[in-house]
Amino acid sequence: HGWGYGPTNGPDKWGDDFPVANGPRQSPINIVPKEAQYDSSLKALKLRYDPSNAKGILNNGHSFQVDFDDDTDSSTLTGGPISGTYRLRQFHFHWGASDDRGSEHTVNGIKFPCELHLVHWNTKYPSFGEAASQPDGLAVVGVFLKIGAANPRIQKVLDALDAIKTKGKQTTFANFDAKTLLPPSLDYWTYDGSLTTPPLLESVTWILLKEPISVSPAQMAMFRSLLFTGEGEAPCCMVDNYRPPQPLKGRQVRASFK
Ligand SMILES: C[C@@H](NC(=O)c1ccc(Cl)c(S(N)(=O)=O)c1)c1ccccc1O
Ligand SMILES: [Zn+2]
Repeated sequence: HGWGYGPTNGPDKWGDDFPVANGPRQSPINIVPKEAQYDSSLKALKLRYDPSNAKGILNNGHSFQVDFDDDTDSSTLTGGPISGTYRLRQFHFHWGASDDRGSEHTVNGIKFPCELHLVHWNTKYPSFGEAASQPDGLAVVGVFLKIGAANPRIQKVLDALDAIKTKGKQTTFANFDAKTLLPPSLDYWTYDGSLTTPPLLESVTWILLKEPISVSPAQMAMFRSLLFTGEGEAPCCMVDNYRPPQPLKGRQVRASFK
């Protein structure tokens, strides 16, 4: 049986099939702001997203993702800690069974109820798949969600979840501006890491925004209405689909802000 987040196939077992799980630049990590080094050479993030690139929304059995047309440079990430142009491929979330957990990265050991990942790939490589195996192949913008007022910006995404309740289901998802999911401040922490899901490839430049966005308890309940399982299988709620923080192994976390 494949990897997952349960007691028999969860993060502690991933190293059996993916030995890089114990590698030198694994993600997520715990961010300790006082130990992050301010780097004045870090540029401002530049995110230019074209809403018309949004294509569909898919329950992949581990999370759900909104996929974008990445055949041209119309939705890109530039600036920040990266050089060159990275194209937006998809965004997805990780969340908990309750509001006290769910994020993958933590800040001073604090877990947020949810974490958004906007996945981009370096256009110096011919494809996402090729980029995913290169040390500078991917760049993920991570955004923490904290419990507060209902967030109208994510509601369109949540309203689509009824159509993709079970593993493998997908539906069209057009005309969505992913920029609306970002907080007002683009201050960030950055470090070199990996995919937080198998195959755990060490190809990600992580860019974690310091400012969270809000989500309401009712909206969190909508995330938890999804199923890990396919239609006709014994239903298993899609919750706690997060990998816990991994050893820093000497890596430096830099801050774009004082
Ligand atoms: C769960 C899903 N993972 C991704 O697609 C994924 C891809 C790139 C990144 Cl950088 C991340 S992450 N979490 O580090 O931002 C997650 C997945 C993995 C393998 C097979 C099927 C499948 O659906
Ligand atoms: Zn992720």
